Amino acid sequence: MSTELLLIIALSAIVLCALVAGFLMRRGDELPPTIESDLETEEEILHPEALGTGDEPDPDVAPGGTDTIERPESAGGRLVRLRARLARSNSSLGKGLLAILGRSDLDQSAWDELEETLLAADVGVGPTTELVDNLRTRLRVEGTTDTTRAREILREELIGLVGPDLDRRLHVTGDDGKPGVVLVVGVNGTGKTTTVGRLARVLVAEDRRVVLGAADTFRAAAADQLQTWGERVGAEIVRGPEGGDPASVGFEAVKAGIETGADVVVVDTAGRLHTKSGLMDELGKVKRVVEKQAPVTEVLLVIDATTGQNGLTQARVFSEVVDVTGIVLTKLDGTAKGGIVIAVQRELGVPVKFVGLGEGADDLAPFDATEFVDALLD
Ligand SMILES: Nc1nc2c(ncn2[C@@H]2O[C@H](COP(=O)(O)OP(=O)(O)OP(=O)(O)O)[C@@H](O)[C@H]2O)c(=O)[nH]1
Repeated sequence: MSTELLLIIALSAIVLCALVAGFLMRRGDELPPTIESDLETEEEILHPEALGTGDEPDPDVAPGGTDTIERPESAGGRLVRLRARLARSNSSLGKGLLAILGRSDLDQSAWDELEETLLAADVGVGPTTELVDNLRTRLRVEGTTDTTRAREILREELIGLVGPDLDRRLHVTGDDGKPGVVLVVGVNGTGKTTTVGRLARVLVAEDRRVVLGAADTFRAAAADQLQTWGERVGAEIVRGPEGGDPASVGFEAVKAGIETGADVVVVDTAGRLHTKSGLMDELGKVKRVVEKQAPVTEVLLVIDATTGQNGLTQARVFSEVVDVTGIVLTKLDGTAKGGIVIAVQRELGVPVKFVGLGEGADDLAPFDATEFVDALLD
């Protein structure tokens, strides 16, 4: 190959390279400027979506406010935590029963004493007779004088009376994608509003979205009280004017629950009525009107455990008015008469689903027959 030809090829290659370089430089000018990444760690680079847009609400900040939303204690551990408290207030019952059964001679007077102890603890006449008869028969048949065995039999019989197989689940699942609706009824002062607030905490702890309806319109403070409970756990609250129609507040609360895609709507109702017919009319109306939006899945009756026979009378009246599906027994920490659990279930044929064991925000525990009896006999 001649030198001229080699020179021509070399010059052509240089010109070509210059052209390509120039073209690329112009393309570079047209490219958008490099986006500078804020992502620094490997985790951020691999999963940038985990960082969000920065516009999401802070989960720890209450909607529309700066208050911190609390993360309530999970329902599971509550009764265990509260067991000691229950045992403290009811230890005299358990100790009394065990002391009698521990005697070497279980004569008639011992059985009478056992019966009196049970009656004094509000167990009720029917269940007391049943328990004493069963204990007598089993101890005689087994011919045992062993106190450990007597304790075991007492434990089994008590658990049987409390009902380990009753369905104590809270029915909060609505149909057709609608929220579950829980009506909370009971005489004022029993701890109704407190129960609604604490129930919201239990539900939120289970990752449910909750709307609260303040249908106790008799007292503005009751709605304020409920609002505070709601704000603490991030539950929306629907309230009406003081003295307004409770049924309309219930209706609006369930409507809001449907519109916002809530899982559960809990409605606090008023119990401050002096006549049975007035109560009947109002509660019946609340339920009817609420059900225009969605079926009521649970009606919880709140009873103050310290009121004994009075509480049972209230239970009877309320169950005539609305179809009670579960009982909440409050202030069980303040009475040695834990037997009311058995009596009220017998009276209404409805299970105790929750117990209140103090004034604290997480002092409402799901009720469990075995835990309860073990706490009594601790
Ligand atoms: N010791 C104890 N106190 C409780 C319990 N539950 C509620 N209380 C207290 O009982 C009082 C009455 O509770 P509320 O929730 O206001 O009662 P209510 O039935 O809604 O009555 P109104 O607020 O008048 O509508 C409050 O001081 C509560 O703290 C409980 O389980 N144990």
